[in-house]
Amino acid sequence: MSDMTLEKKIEATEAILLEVATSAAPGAVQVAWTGGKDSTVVLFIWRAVMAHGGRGSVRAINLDTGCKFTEIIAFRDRLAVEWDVDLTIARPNIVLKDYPLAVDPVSCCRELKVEPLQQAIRDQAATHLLTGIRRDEHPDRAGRKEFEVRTRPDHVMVNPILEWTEMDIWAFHSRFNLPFCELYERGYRSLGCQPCTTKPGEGAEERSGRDQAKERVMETLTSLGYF
Ligand SMILES: Nc1ncnc2c1ncn2[C@@H]1O[C@H](COP(=O)(O)OS(=O)(=O)O)[C@@H](OP(=O)(O)O)[C@H]1O
Repeated sequence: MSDMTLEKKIEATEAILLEVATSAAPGAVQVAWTGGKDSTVVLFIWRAVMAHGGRGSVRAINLDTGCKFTEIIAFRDRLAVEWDVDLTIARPNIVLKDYPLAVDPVSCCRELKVEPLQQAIRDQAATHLLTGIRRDEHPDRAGRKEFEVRTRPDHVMVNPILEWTEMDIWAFHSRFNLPFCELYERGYRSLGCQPCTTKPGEGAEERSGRDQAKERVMETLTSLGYF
């Protein structure tokens, strides 16, 4: 699979999304969209599949922890309008002022992201959640599947760009002239919450700017219902 050309990867992604479009109620499919480079590609292709089938506008869930970069929030809001995204912004039911942000990555991600995500899936009656995760970005994502049946609540997590590399993502952005958040131009390569994200050093890995304590507990977070 890793020898596939970008064209073949695009075709494979379209085939996965077409399968979702033909098997799910259009309003029950949500893109887990951060405004980041990967989920924006998924949103773009999903939008094209929906438009082609005359299925209406796309829906997306954004987990706004309250500590995202202002630049990504502004980008999200601008693109949501431009692309006519029916956007649900899910927020944690927590007062951040006294919250021990990032001290324990499992409880922080669980309370700020996993629980609001589960609530949003319930509230929106989503049956399918499309994500922007890629196999090559983290060892714990290497074995992920395109279609994952999840519980708490019941839904299918669909991962349509698992085979894509960081290079594929940017090649696609450039080919289709996709807009992207200005933080990438400033040297960020993987965007999470602000307290857990820095710029990677020269020649370092894509996610080296992400909080490494969190990187070590990715499998636990996924088992709790996270991406
Ligand atoms: N806050 C929020 N809101 C909505 N969707 C989200 C969120 N965090 C993660 N995701 C989904 O998971 C994809 C991978 O994100 P990350 O690699 O940043 O995940 S992680 O935070 O490191 O676990 C991510 O795609 P990209 O952010 O484009 O890589 C989304 O599909």
